[in-house]
Amino acid sequence: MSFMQIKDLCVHYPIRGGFFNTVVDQVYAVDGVNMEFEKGKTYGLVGESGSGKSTTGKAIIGLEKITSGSIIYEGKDVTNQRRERTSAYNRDIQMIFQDANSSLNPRKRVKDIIAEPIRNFLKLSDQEENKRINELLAIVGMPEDAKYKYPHEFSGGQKQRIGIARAVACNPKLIIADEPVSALDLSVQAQVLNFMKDIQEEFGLSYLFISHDLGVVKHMCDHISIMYKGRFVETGRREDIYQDPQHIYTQRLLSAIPNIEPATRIERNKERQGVEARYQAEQHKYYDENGKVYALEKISDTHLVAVNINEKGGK
Ligand SMILES: Nc1ncnc2c1ncn2[C@@H]1O[C@H](COP(=O)(O)OP(=O)(O)OP(=O)(O)O)[C@@H](O)[C@H]1O
Repeated sequence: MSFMQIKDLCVHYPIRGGFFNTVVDQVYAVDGVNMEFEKGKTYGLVGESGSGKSTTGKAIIGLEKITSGSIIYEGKDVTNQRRERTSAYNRDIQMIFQDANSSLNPRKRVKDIIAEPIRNFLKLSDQEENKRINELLAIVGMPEDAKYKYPHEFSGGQKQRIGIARAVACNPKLIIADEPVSALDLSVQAQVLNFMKDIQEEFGLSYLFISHDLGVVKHMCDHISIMYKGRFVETGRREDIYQDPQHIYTQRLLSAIPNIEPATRIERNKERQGVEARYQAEQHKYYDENGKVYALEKISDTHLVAVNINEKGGK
């Protein structure tokens, strides 16, 4: 059962020109998109740059104006409530961004960044707020004293964790994750992805996972839509999309996943915490049977070692 439905969503931008600056054309950034979100599941949105993925995410959360269409949340039409600061919709639907640098206010301490939604929606006492901030830092695997620091004192992966702590502060139902790891180094990407999966399991979260990286999407998503020029050209379960893509554009995207020479075997390397696991020849990552991601390091022409980067906080 889905708790939220997106119906015929359109976001069109007028193009103005001529002497009188009149509307001469439209950019059909999102053009008739339908989606349903289920508890604890991840919906992947994939497509090339400019296909309309970010605009879709921003329209859902209220950062872009919707031209037409509706958003139904828990049975109610909330299309016009998206911008109301204190609405339940605003509390329950959160977003994390690709660039943690620009989404975290550099002049605020971490405790004030994380406390932002808490102050908007929960109205806790100072003591309760402090306790909640400590809890959230523990959830994202950061030490308590991080709360007194500023964003520039952290690495990219840590900043993304702070963004996630802010997003989960008020127990959201859905997190829109717009390319959440594409600005990070490979090993840090895997840490953040694993961590996102962990908190999904723990809190029954749903994600709208926006990415151009089919390797990552395959690992993260249950249901996938392929977007091209504002429209979904194909939608389906992950298995179907990857095993039997129907649309020529999906086939093209899948064939563009780089092929890395398969290793004959993956070495066990205790010192570097290497593990044997099923190798997936894509994106220099692989996934073990439990769906954890590892970074792959080539140590010779025929051997790869999988470095365990699953521990919260880093290697
Ligand atoms: N404010 C705007 N005014 C006019 N056109 C816009 C505006 N914002 C986005 N667009 C256009 O809408 C289309 C979809 O852009 P969008 O950023 O959603 O794509 P995307 O798939 O997320 O790409 P990327 O992966 O590069 O972020 C693009 O053609 C873009 O140029």
